[in-house]
Amino acid sequence: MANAALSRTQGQLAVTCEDAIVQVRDIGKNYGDVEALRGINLEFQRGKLTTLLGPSGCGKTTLLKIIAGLVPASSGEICVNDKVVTGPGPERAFVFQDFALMPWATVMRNVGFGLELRGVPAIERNRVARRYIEQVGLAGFEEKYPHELSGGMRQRVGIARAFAVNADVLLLDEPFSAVDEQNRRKFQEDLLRLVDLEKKTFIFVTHSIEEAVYVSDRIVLLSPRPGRISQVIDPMIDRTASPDDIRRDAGYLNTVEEIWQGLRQYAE
Ligand SMILES: Nc1ncnc2c1ncn2[C@@H]1O[C@H](COP(=O)(O)OP(=O)(O)OP(=O)(O)O)[C@@H](O)[C@H]1O
Repeated sequence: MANAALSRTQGQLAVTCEDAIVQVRDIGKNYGDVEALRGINLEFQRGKLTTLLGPSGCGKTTLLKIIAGLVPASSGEICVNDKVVTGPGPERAFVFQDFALMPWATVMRNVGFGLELRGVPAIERNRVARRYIEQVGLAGFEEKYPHELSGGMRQRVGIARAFAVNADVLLLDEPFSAVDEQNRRKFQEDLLRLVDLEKKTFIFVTHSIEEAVYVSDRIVLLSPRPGRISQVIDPMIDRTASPDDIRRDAGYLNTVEEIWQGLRQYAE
C-alpha cells in the first residue's frame, strides 16, 4: 500500500483551501471567567472529514457547537456556504455524544424527525428514513424503540437521523465513545463508506488518536485551554487498503506515534 505521507503546518495559523464550506474566523469563546477558545482560524474543505483532537477541556465540543450555531462565540464569526452563522441551520446536522433520541418514538420516527420538523409529508420522510436506516445497517428495526436497541444501534439511529435531513455538514461529537471496541471499528468502516458515498463534509471530535488517523483527511490538534490550533496534520492514508493493512502500515503507525508524542505532555 502507499505509504502515509504527511503534510503539516505548525503554529497559530489560517488553514486555507480551495473549496471551503465552513470558515472559522478568529473565533474566541469565554464562559464567564473561563477562556475556552482563542483566535481559532480554520477552513473545512467540502467533502472531507476533519477531526478535532486535543486534551480534555481544550474546547473541541465548544468549537463544534459554535459551528453548529448551538453556542454563540464571544468573538469572531463562522461562515457556512459563505453565509454568517447566527444559529442552527438546515445545512448543518449535529450528532450528539448521548445520541439524543426520543425514547417514546420508533427508529423510523426518530430518523425522520428532522424532516417531520420541516413539514415533509409522512410518505416522503419514511422513504428517506428507510433508506438511511438501511445504510447504517438497521433494516428490520424500523418499528423498534430506543430501549430495545444496544448502545451501538442507538448511535446508528443518531447517525441515520443526521443523514436523513440531507445537511451538507455533519458535526459529530465523539459519536463512538459509548460503544465497545469491535463496534467502534465497525462504525469507523461505516463512517468511511458514508463519507465516500454521501460526499458530505464531516467535522468530528474524538479522544482517540488511532481513530482520528484512521478516519480523517485532516486532523486539527488543539492546545490546552484556552484552545488554540497547535498543529494540522493530513494523514494521507491509502483507503483502498484493507482495514488491517492500514492499521499495520508504517505511515499510519508513525502518524499515531507523532500525535501521541505531541499530546502526551498534557496527559494526566
Ligand atoms: N456551559 C459551560 N459553562 C462553563 N464552562 C464551560 C461550559 N462548557 C464548557 N465549559 C468549559 O470550557 C472548556 C472547554 O470545554 P469543552 O467541553 O469544549 O472541551 P472539550 O475539549 O470538548 O473537552 P472533553 O475532551 O473533555 O470533552 C472546559 O474548561 C469546560 O469546563
